[in-house]
Amino acid sequence: MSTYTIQWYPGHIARAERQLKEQLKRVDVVLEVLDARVPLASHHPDIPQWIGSKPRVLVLNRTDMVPPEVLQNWQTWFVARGETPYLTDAQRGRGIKTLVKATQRAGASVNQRRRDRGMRPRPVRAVVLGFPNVGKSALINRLVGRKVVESARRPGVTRQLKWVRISDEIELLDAPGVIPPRLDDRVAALKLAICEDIGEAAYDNQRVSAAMVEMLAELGEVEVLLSRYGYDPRAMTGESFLHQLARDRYSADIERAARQLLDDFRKGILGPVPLEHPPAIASVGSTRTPLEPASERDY
Ligand SMILES: Nc1nc2c(ncn2[C@@H]2O[C@H](COP(=O)(O)OP(=O)(O)OP(=O)(O)O)[C@@H](O)[C@H]2O)c(=O)[nH]1
Repeated sequence: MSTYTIQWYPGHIARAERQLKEQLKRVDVVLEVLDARVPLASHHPDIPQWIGSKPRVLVLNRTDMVPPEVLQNWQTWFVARGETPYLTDAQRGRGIKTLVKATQRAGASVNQRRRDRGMRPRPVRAVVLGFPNVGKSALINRLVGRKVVESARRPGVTRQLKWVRISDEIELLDAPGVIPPRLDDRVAALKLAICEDIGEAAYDNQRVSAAMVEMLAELGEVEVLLSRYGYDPRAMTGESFLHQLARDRYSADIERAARQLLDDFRKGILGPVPLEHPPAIASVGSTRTPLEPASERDY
């Protein structure tokens, strides 16, 4: 595979993270948002520890960017591991009502405990957590039914914690994207860079796009590249694919070709293309945490 380096900048996120952890004490329910194209790579490994025993609602967003049969496989995989993922497309507003109900259900125990102690019920407090750019703010706007927080194509738009009341029953906390202080898994880092779910990371577009071509070829997504660009990625390295594209369409401007390749994937122009598939169901029932991959070969 082409070589690439992804430089991690968790510094400014660390500050936001401290505030977030403070707010988490006030929260009843956690909505963890994953990118449906990379559900394993976009799971933050520290979230289970941060939330402890609080109920977690698992959201697979960007479902429009993955074929339905792959989503179905993910659903089966999560359910077999004792989790129910809620499938959403925050851009088009799909799956939102079901998610609201799931959040209310998850928070119902809070008010039950309050009633038991003779206290008045209060809105369930939920936080929306996940990597940068997975669609947390878009999801909140959908849940509220109007634009209450900033949502944009670039990562790192949400900088501050913001509480939003979505009904008399639910209050939501919009949090900046969180990324782990280290990401040792290079393949996961690459996938996050390709999907732009990585925040203010620095990486070389040319290397990342070349690696993407090779990753798509390995995943059997040859047709999407062949039909859009006219070259068979199995017949060349990612780098020669990129150079060929630059020569044929971008006056040999390799950087432009690289950006275009990444943009085509990120905007969904290549069609619904997943970068991960569920690990073999054989691993179900193991003692690993629900989202811990069995090994790098799983995806
Ligand atoms: N195709 C598609 N695009 C989406 C979906 N959800 C969000 N987006 C788009 O993805 C981009 C990022 O969405 P945001 O809601 O700003 O993401 P975020 O997780 O809040 O990002 P940070 O503020 O960086 O943490 C925006 O351009 C959204 O319109 C989805 O389900 N499908």
